[in-house]
Amino acid sequence: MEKINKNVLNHVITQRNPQSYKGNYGKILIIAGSTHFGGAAILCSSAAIHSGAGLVTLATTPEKFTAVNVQIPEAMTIDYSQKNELAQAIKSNDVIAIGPGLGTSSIAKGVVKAALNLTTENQTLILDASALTIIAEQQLALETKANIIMTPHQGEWQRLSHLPIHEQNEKNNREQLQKLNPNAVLILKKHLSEIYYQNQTFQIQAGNPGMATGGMGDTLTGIMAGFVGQFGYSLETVSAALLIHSLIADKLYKENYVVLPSKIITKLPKYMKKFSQTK
Ligand SMILES: NC(=O)C1=CN([C@@H]2O[C@H](COP(=O)(O)OP(=O)(O)OC[C@H]3O[C@@H](n4cnc5c(N)ncnc54)[C@H](O)[C@@H]3O)[C@@H](O)[C@H]2O)[C@@H](O)CC1
Ligand SMILES: Nc1ncnc2c1ncn2[C@@H]1O[C@H](COP(=O)(O)OP(=O)(O)O)[C@@H](O)[C@H]1O
Ligand SMILES: [Mg+2]
Repeated sequence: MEKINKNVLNHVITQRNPQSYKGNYGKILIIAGSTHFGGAAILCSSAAIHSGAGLVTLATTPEKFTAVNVQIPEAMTIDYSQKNELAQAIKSNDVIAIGPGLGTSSIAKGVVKAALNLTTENQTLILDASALTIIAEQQLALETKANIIMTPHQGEWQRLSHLPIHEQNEKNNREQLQKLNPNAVLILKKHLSEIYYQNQTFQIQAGNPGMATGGMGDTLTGIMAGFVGQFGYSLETVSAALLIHSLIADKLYKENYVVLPSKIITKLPKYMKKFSQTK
């Protein structure tokens, strides 16, 4: 298993072209949140914006619009129960991240099916949290032509792969990923998270137990969406997003007993600036 080197951050995070505008940094659709999990949608969208995404639209339940607008005025909102509007948004964004706080209602199930059915080859679909639970429970095939990135924690990976946690080793994980979709990227979130892609496996050397708090994975999903939207879909981009999340967390953990996801989010622009300048 290859270790992910910090140099990937200098490589991926480039300085911005003076002539560029928001259209150059990715159109991101985040499909997230529900009555009891509004925070997950806010953290995910906020992470995408703080990691530099050009335009972020959050598809959620309208009961959360006010909270979202107050907390993150940079994000646009649409109602995910409006099928036509959602379909249009899925087709017109570069990166679609679905799942944080979505829940498993019948609306959520329909929304996950729409994302799988309507995405195409020039897009990236990031599947997290409730989207993975729905895919596992409904046995949905991952048949989209979009690039797929899955970000399960070990419990979600167990649902998807049917591997109990003690059997989640490199060989078994690789085999199960091949069955789900041989071209998908799997980010298995745990202590020292791992990336699986075809016959390659990578591991980060960062992260800490201060990160064991609700919303931490929702935040990673937003960073992943922001990075892919700006720097393009590649294993390097995925590695950089995974690593920066844990590196900032490690820095915070030096002086804090617990690391709040919202604290990581506010530190993103500063860290990205630093890595963009050191080549
Ligand atoms: N502020 C918010 O709105 C929050 C919303 N959340 C949302 O709540 C929904 C349910 O997600 P949860 O992950 O809480 O619950 P899940 O029920 O999906 O997963 C938790 C289950 O997985 C098991 N498990 C095994 N290994 C684990 C690991 N390494 N990490 C976590 N669980 C592990 C647990 O024992 C438990 O049985 C998701 O949509 C999620 O995005 C959570 O992210 C918490 C914060
Ligand atoms: N002990 C730990 N060591 C390293 N990383 C951890 C630890 N506990 C949690 N994390 C990280 O925190 C995140 C938790 O994700 P997840 O369980 O999806 O959170 P949530 O769904 O509540 O947002 C993952 O990136 C995971 O790797
Ligand atoms: Mg999660």
